[in-house]
Order: sequence, then structure tokens, then C-alpha cells
Amino acid sequence: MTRSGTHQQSSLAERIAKLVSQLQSRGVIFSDGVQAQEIPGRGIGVIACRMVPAGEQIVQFPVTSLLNPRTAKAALLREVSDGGADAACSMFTPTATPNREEATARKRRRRDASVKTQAGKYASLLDSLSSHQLLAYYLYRARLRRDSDWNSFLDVLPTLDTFGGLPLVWAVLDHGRKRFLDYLPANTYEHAARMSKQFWGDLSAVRSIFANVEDVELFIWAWLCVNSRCLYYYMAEAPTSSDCMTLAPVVDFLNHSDDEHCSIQIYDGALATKFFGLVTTRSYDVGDEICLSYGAHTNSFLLCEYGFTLAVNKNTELDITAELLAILKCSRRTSRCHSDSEGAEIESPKLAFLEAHGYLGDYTLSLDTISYRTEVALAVSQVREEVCREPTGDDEPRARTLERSQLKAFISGMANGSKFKARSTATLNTILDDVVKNCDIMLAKANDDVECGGETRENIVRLYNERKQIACSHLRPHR
Ligand SMILES: C[S@@+](CC[C@H](N)C(=O)[O-])C[C@H]1O[C@@H](n2cnc3c(N)ncnc32)[C@H](O)[C@@H]1O
Repeated sequence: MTRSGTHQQSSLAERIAKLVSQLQSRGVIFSDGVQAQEIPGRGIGVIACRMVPAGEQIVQFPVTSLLNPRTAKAALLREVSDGGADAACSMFTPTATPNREEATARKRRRRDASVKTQAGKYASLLDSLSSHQLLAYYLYRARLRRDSDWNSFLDVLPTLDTFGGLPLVWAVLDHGRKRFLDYLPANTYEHAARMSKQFWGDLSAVRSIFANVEDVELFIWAWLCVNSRCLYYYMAEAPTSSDCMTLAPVVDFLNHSDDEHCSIQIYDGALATKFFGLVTTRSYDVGDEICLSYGAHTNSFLLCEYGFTLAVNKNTELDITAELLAILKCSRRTSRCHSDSEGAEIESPKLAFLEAHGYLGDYTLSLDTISYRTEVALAVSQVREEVCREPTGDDEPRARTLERSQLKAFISGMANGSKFKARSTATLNTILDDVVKNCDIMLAKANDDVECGGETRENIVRLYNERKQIACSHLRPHR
């Protein structure tokens, strides 16, 4: 199997050369100082093949040659208008066709003219999809049909196997790997669960519009290619910023580094053409890899979204949201957590209070800092429940009113929170002690599991080692 999943005769270098030359014929300009090649352990990457100074533009794309919702939508609508009613019927599900009665009378109405008059309705069907959904469908369809303008791009995309390290793939496809999810720290597990929900939601949205989207493996491949390779690209018609995405073949060969190495620029050229350019922000020697920062991401995020972790990550943090929420959910400091007959947590006034003040969730520590959100949650964890409820009458004890105003003063930054410090430290120590113990247990389990080998084990071990390191760095001073 090649990177795109089909049997190919040509080498990777030949396929990259073919893609580059096809893009050049579409007006894309590449600097002669860079080349894409396989890099052990990182797939394809971009290497400097001469000294490349800071400020050199290494790629320039006319924006019309990018593959994004705008260009994909135009291509799909062109197919419908060129192929007539047959093309529309083969592409869209009968229930999604612009008009259900029309669908039942479709045979009678198979005329190009009728499709053309429906073009606006097909366009609004496509507009009902998010950018991620539309692009994933576009790649899915292109891979199935092998007759698109993007064949040479498809030939250099990674295989589904390449995504085997992603928790989402374990969850959706299993192949004996679903149980590895239990090795993940709670926040990574939850991230994977959110992605899983989004994936199934996207597949069902795409299926509600397009016919024949049966192959889940092919769809997850397409969905992950979009997820891991798209760049931010502003389009006025995009409903949200997360819909501002584009694929830029070859630019998407740039691997991630948590140092900023290149910048993306959008600018106007001659004849009202808009360009998308990639410019270096430092100089490179021959053989250096040119990288891009995908963002200030933790290893937990990188593993879930891209399937790798960094040996040294500047953005490392310890997420204790699950641990702190478990404490906050307990209705009283001294009592055990209540649950109703279904086992669901009884609504907690503390959680409601945190939510009302914008501090519910996302409790983290870095090596040398405790986030303010975490400090606030620790303070809330130690007050009585009644303090978190707004008083209903004038007969509230003064001590409670005072404690609430001290808490609010801390949350709003009007007080330094010294009143809460000692108990916050004690609660945090208890949490961190448990974190360290749990890390040791999970590290032993992952190391003993002979099937959880290679990069999967390496990534899991890395996540727990960094959790442990951060936990210990905060435990030490208070012991
Ligand atoms: C935008 S693509 C980069 C090009 C990719 N290497 C390829 O072969 O096509 C993102 C993917 O590259 C890999 N990757 C990127 N940065 C990496 C890094 N620093 N270490 C390991 N793998 C990395 C991951 O598989 C990620 O999902």
C-alpha cells in the first residue's frame, strides 16, 4: 500500500516530483532552496537544500489553486452542472435532493436545464456542511473515483496506517487497539472522546447529503487528512473561524516544531490575483528541516489531533480537571459524593458557581505555574456549598456573606486569595500525590503490555512522565 492506500509503481520521490510539477502548471512557485523528502519517524518533511535566509518566500500559491471549501464546492457544483441530473443523482442522497417531490419525479426530469435551475439549491446543501465535513467528503470521493484533478496530491497523502497512533483511530476502528484508550490520562481520553463524537457527527452529516458514503475506513482517512493537514485561511463566507481552513499541497509537508519557523502570508498580486505564501522566519543551513508551528500545543493535544508527541515540549502541562471536578462535585467538603438513582451526579452548586463565573474546567499546571483557573477552583473547593448559592432572603448569616464576597474578590482579581492559600495547597498536594501514584500504576501497565508497543507505548509513557514531572515539581516545596 502506498501513502494514499493504492498500489503504486512509482517511488515517493517521483510522486512528489509529479505533484510539484502539476502545481507549477497551476501557477504555484517553489523556491529552489527547499525540497520535500522522507524523514525517519516523521513521514515527509521539507529540507533546505542550500542556505536559506530568513525572510525567503519558499512557496507561493495563487489562492485559486488551493484545495479548500470554496474550490471544492465550485468543483462539485461544476460536476453537477456538467454531468446533468445523472451526476446530481449519483452525488446526492435522494432525501437530500433539493426537493423531495422532485426526487420522486426525477426520472421524468432528467434534463440538464432542470439541474441548472436547481444549482442554487445544491449550493445551499453544500453550504450546510462544515468546512471539515465538505473537505473530508471531497477527499473521500476523489480517492474512490481516482478521476479528480488532485490525483497527484492523493498519491502523496499518508495511508490510514500512518494514523494508527491516534486514539480516535483506536476508538473508531479498534483492530484490537480500543483497549489502549484506557491507558490514556483522563484529559487525553476525553479529548479522544470529543473527537470521536465529532467524527461520527461529521460522517452522519455527510451521509445525510451525499450518496454512497459507506466506507468508514476511507472516511476516517479523509477526515484525518483534513484534520492534520489544513491551515488557517480566512474566507469571508466561512460561518466560523474553524471553517476557515485550506489544504495547500506541499506546504502540508511541513512538520511541526514548537518554535515558530515559518509564517503564512496572504497578499494581492498583479491582475487582482490573491496569493498564499510561506516565508521563513529564520535562516537554515543545508540539510536543516524547515518546520511550521501548528500552535502552542501540549503533547496530549498533538497525540489526539496528529498522532505524535514531542520528546521536549515547551507547552507541556498537567491537566487536573478530572481530579478537581471530582472533588468539586462532592456536595459537602466532609461528605462523600452523592449520586442519584441513575448514578448521575447531583447538580453541584460549586460547579454552577464556577460556570457562572466562567471558571468551569480547564485546570492545569505547568512546570512552574499553577493556572489562575486552577487557583480559583481550589478556592471554591474549600468553601461550603451555601457560599456558592446566591442568598434567597435577608437572613443569611454574616459569615457566609463575608466568605462569598472574599471568594468573589479573589475571582475578580480584587484580592490575592491568601485566605484560601493554605487549604488550596493541601488539596492540591492530595491531588498531586494521587497523580504521581496513578502515573506509576499506568506506566507499569503500559510497559507490561506487550501488544502496546512502539510509538504507542512511547507516546503514552511520555504523557505520564511529563504529568509526573510537573506533579513532583509542585509537590516538593509543600512537603
Ligand atoms: C501536516 S502533516 C506533515 C507532513 C507529514 N509528515 C507527511 O508525511 O505528509 C502532519 C503529520 O506529520 C507528522 N508530524 C508532524 N510533525 C511531526 C513531528 N514533529 N514529529 C513527528 N511527526 C510529525 C504527523 O504524522 C502529523 O500528523
